[in-house]
Amino acid sequence: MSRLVVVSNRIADPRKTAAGGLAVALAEVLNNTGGLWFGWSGKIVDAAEDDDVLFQRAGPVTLAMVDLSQVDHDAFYLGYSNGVLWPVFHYRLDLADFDAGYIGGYRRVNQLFARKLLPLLRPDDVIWVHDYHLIPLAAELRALGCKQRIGFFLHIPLPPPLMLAAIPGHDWLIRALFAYDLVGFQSKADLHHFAGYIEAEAHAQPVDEGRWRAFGRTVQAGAFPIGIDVQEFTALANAPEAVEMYERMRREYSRRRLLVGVDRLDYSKGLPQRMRAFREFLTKNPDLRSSATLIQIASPSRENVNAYTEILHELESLCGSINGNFGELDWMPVRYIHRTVARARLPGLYRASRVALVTPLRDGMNLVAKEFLTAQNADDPGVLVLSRFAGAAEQLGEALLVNPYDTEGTAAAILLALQMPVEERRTRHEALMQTVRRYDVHWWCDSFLAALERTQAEEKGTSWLRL
Ligand SMILES: O=P(O)(O)OC[C@H]1O[C@H](O[C@H]2O[C@H](CO)[C@@H](O)[C@H](O)[C@H]2O)[C@H](O)[C@@H](O)[C@@H]1O
Ligand SMILES: O=c1ccn([C@@H]2O[C@H](COP(=O)(O)OP(=O)(O)O)[C@@H](O)[C@H]2O)c(=O)[nH]1
Repeated sequence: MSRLVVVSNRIADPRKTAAGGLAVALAEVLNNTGGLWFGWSGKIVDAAEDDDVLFQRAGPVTLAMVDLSQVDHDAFYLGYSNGVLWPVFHYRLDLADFDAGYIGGYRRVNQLFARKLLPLLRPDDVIWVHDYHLIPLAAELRALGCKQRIGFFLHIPLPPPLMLAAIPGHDWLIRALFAYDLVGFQSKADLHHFAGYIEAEAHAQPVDEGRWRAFGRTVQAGAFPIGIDVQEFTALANAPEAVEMYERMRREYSRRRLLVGVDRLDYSKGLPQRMRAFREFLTKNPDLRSSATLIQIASPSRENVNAYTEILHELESLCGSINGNFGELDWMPVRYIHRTVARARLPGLYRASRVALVTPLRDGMNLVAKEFLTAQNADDPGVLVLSRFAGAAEQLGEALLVNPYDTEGTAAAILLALQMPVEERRTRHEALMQTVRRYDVHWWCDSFLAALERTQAEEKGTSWLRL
């Protein structure tokens, strides 16, 4: 059997829990399949001379990690990945920092990854590269003679073609995707944008279902919505830590209904818009005020990128003003927690909550939505209020779908969710759980790898795609 080699910027010990959907999902996949997980160690070193690969055994998985120099980290991770690609791919051209010259660092780190990974590869390995940090990795590997099958999965949205075309060098970036055998997206909408872009900008010719030819190469593309490990999460929900958390929350909030939000503190997650909608709900429903509390966990993320500092201040100020204006001596409407909460404690919090607010302005998928549903008591489940702009909305149509930019509409959905009768909550929850169970993380991994296996082998060792 082929060995699975997973490559991503962020890696984590799969035996421990991590914040951030990519690391959570890949840890679950690799715990099952075993294999090699190659990525950034998370360490920044003074200079690039110390670029040995560090190995660590983690159960069935071998972690292979490289350090990054400060200069490379700043240009590759903070700069090009999170200062250019992240905002544009989340439809935020206004936040992109195009002119800062980060591209050199992005290419350098992709070349470094290719150089360090190549000697570790076996001839029948299957390589699975993840996310926007590593779009040119296959082209760099091919340039060094790598002939193995390589798949790519984009965890974040792909914007409409004309938005993508605003990136200087967008043609270079998308051309690099043609060095992969299979390119996977979270949703049909993302796949549609990819097809639109390559047909309009690269004059790609459709070959057959999900296959296009351009740059003298054929690429297969598809939608593979990521899921969670339902069994693992159910076990986590029944473990002592989660049960204790559930009981503590129920005791603490016995007279109130809880609403919960769990997000990285990212402008894509729509946190200020969510707070405004909650404020609108409090304004419009004075009789319900002291019976609802919103617990918002906002785990720190990418704090050295300017746009993230700004969102932090905006959110703190909104939470402060809501509590100041509406709070009572014995009730605060918002509990804002700017820390990462251990994943093992989240199921208890989810289960104790009547409503989850998952209202990103854009999101590749959003695993919190699926975790919330899985943690519910099926006899008395909570209600998911979900942004129609999360990848998850394509699958989870029985949630209360909202437009997060529409403050009044979202406030009305909060009211509906808090007052929804138990029969309707059960019906919706059952339908939603069927999807969550069916399209779990194992389905995601198996269907992607099976599609990669089916791709037709082409000659890949040539210099046809030297970037
Ligand atoms: O690694 P970080 O910079 O700390 O960021 C954490 C991860 O954020 C993004 O996650 C995405 O992947 C999830 C799983 O597919 C998906 O549900 C979510 O919608 C995405 O935002 C990012 O894509 C990852 O690379 C980061 O590791
Ligand atoms: O304080 C926190 C915040 C988030 N998470 C986990 O991080 C992941 C977030 O993934 P999601 O797809 O929702 O969003 P991302 O952060 O990847 O954009 C989920 O598994 C959460 O349970 C966590 O363990 N602790």
